Amino acid sequence: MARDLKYTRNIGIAAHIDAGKTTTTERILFYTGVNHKIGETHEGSSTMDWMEQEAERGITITSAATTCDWTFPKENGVPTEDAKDYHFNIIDTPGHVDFTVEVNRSLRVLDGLVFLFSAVDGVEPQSETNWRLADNYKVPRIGFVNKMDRQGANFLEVNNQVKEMLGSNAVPIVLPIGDEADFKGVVDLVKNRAIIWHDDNFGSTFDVVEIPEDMKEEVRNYRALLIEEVASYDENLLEKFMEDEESITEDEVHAALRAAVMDMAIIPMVCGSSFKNKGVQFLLDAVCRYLPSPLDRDNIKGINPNTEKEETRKPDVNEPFAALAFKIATDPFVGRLAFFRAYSGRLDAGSYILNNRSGKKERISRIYQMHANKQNAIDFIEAGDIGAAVGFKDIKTGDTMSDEKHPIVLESMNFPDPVIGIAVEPKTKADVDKLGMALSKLAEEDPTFTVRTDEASGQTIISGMGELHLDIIVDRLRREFKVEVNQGQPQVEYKEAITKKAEHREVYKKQSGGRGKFADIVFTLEPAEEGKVGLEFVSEIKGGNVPKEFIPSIEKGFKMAMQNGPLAGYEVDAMKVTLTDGSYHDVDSDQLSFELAAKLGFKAAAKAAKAVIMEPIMKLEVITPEENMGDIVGDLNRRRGQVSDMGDRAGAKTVKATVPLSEMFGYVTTLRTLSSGRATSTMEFSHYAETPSNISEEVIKAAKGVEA
Ligand SMILES: Nc1nc2c(ncn2[C@@H]2O[C@H](COP(=O)(O)OP(=O)(O)OP(=O)(O)O)[C@@H](O)[C@H]2O)c(=O)[nH]1
Repeated sequence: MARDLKYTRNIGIAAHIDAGKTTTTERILFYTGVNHKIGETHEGSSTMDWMEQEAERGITITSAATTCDWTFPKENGVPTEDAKDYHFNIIDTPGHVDFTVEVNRSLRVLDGLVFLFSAVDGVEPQSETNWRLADNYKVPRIGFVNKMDRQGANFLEVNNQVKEMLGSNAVPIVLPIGDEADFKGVVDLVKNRAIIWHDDNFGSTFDVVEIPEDMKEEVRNYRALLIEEVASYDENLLEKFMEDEESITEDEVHAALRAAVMDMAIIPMVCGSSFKNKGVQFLLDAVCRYLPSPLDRDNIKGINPNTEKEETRKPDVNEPFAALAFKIATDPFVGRLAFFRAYSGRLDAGSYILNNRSGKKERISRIYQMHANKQNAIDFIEAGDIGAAVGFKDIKTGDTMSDEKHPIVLESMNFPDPVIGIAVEPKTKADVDKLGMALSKLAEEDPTFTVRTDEASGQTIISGMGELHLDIIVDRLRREFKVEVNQGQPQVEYKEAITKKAEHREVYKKQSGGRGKFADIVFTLEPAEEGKVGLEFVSEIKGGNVPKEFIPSIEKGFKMAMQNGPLAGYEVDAMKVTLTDGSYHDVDSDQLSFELAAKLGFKAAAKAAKAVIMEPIMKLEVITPEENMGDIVGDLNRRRGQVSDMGDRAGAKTVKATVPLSEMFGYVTTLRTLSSGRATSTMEFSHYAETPSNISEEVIKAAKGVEA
């Protein structure tokens, strides 16, 4: 029987590094009965952090999708008569900036988000980044303020930070009972009662008690605030609120709050301590209550590749099957897995899907639902659910899998380009092939990781989002693929760009006995329109001056030329070419001649079109004691940094700046020295910008193998 989608929740858990995502997920798996014991994270027994490196480094690298069930609602811990089993798919997303892309792709397929904050550290840089990503994807969320047991924990302060720093309407729906080490439970502001978790048995049981006397006034105020916020969202409730506040029922508050959450008008804030087993069950109830089911989200849109018209799919098993692959991973037991979100229809194990990118049919031999590092084979999967497919030949992140008779291409995901590269070579010659194979497998899994061969040096360059990202790749080469490599110094991945419009005529002619070569093209080369990527190619050829069959070759020539910029061989991301005129020779002209004319023409025209070198600019945030602030800002100025904001955070100072990546190697060490180890920093990619001329000269010289 089809599962009632009303009771499905596809949720992610996002946060800054170390806020406690892994611990919280572990507790969720414990309370929902997937795990029977609690394994302390980072001591090797954690269920979610199953990759060896993750356990060792104590960070979560890959997002594993996990399935569990939660019975809701319960009264005093006992399911009520109308209780239902809610089906949860949880994606554990990493907090480190180098892996923002993981968060990105999870957000694309999820319906709701639990956003974790540390009660001590509040809104941290990566919480900001992830919050904005969630805003972009319009993902409704609940805030969970974790680590309430720690010294300095302050729920209401974090609530204020979410309001002020993240510009969101955070509204507490609980208040904590007891401070720091004495944190015992919460007051439920909707039900107007207190919950105290027991210390034994991992907090599985609890008491529902009267609101403590000394909190009554505070509870009254915050409950009034909650009701007011909810009423101001819902007009009907507002009327009731004006007439008689007390007449508003619990169900009415829940219903209006649910609607407000879905609309992102309110972020309900709850708190707890995952580590001390408090507050997690309440969080699960809140997920059922307020976060959307697949039915609450808009129908998914896509393009029918045959008609090129837009089509939509409803989250309904009776619609044709459509799913988006959002992650490719290698599982030590079942092999290569493609995680996908089914948006419509149903897929049976052993049946075929159409991959609309390759245009090929793929047999999905098995379908799994993942329980952290264990897999459960299932016979079929239906609309609204998340699963992992096995047995495919060619599925990549972002591919749409659809019913072969009803093809559709769902909007794919955009990923940032890698900004940092290192040269790698196998330690032994025998490993050359193995390395090539391993790298292409890794690149398939991770769209922000690329592999290329440097034309000038013949070296293999691997590129990614940061030094940690590449470190992990090298580590995986060694562990999973048993290839040892020597690696070079990290280098910045520059780009090249065209800044002016230029016109050019390129005549390519070769006469060498027999049949010669001839192609003649006239074109304008100019910067692409804002926001466009790739080559925009327009042909204005009239009267067959250049025969039709040669036009695609010209386009291909320009496209290929973009991969090797005119100045230093770095890629050109975007440009526009308009082919205005040309001529051909009956005998000597062929496709290759025109392709070459385009390539050569591009190199020649790029000078007049003022090609420049572009460098990645990073967004940096430093948290520092006040006394080191002057030194840190001075150092950033020397690194061509531009300070955009200085502020306060939890008794320390913050400095936000943009700085070219090329100036940031070894920064962590400098920062440590400048602040005697007290300042911390986070950095992530922001955008590409033109380099100053002295720097581009160095980059060009270095690319040509001349000592800069
Ligand atoms: N005191 C206290 N410590 C906690 C709590 N929750 C998590 N921790 C600790 O905080 C540290 C980080 O927790 P994790 O669950 O690994 O955090 P994470 O957000 O998954 O971290 P990444 O995967 O690295 O992004 C661990 O040492 C946990 O034991 C809590 O509620 N109270």
